[in-house]
Amino acid sequence: MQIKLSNLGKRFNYEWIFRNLSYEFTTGKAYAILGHNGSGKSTLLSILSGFQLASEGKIDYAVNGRAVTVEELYRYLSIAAPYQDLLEELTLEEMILFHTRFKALRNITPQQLPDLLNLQASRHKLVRDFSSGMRQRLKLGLAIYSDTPLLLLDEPTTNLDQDGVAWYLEHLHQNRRNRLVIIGSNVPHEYSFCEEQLPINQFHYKAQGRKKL
Ligand SMILES: Nc1ncnc2c1ncn2[C@@H]1O[C@H](COP(=O)(O)OP(=O)(O)OP(=O)(O)O)[C@@H](O)[C@H]1O
Repeated sequence: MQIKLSNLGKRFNYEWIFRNLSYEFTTGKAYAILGHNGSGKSTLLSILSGFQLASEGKIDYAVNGRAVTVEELYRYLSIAAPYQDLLEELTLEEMILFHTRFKALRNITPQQLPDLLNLQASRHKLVRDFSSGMRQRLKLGLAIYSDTPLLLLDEPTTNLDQDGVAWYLEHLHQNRRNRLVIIGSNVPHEYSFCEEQLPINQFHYKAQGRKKL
């Protein structure tokens, strides 16, 4: 999987969030998009996922050398993000089965996933009754264990305790081979293993004087 950004820019109303962003993401590596609160990490991840449009510039996606349109991207992508909804009325088992109707899992059956999430005791619990840490583990588990070449994680350890953080690092490590992993974060323990770092504030744009910050 390759993603090439050419002079990408995003603005909301009159405010440019970033501009002139040219960069290339390549499979097999993990990338950290870094920056302070409000710097544009989630906005960039959301644009990379095809959920939001850029205001200017271009993104080219390719899988095994074949160009992929943004409309086809969902087939190759899994994502875990704070703004992502879960299906509250389903039990854990039902939620996993629902998910696998759209995305196959990587070398495991849906029945094995609750054990891998350390949520075996909650198989029949409704998702709406999950704690915030359990919800985060479920989001991460569905993304990490989906059989997709592109994995986008926004603030992956939000709401996780120390064991949860260790769980995230272990399971991501086991499932990142031959994938492109992109993490939006400002917490070092979430991204310290990433080979590449992209500080989004390098692409901030100041209207007065029309200069990069
Ligand atoms: N839909 C929107 N309409 C207007 N402004 C928006 C919208 N979404 C985001 N913004 C603005 O874009 C900027 C970047 O927000 P974003 O959520 O991408 O930052 P972030 O780096 O992910 O922050 P955090 O670390 O707090 O999650 C902020 O100034 C935010 O207010």
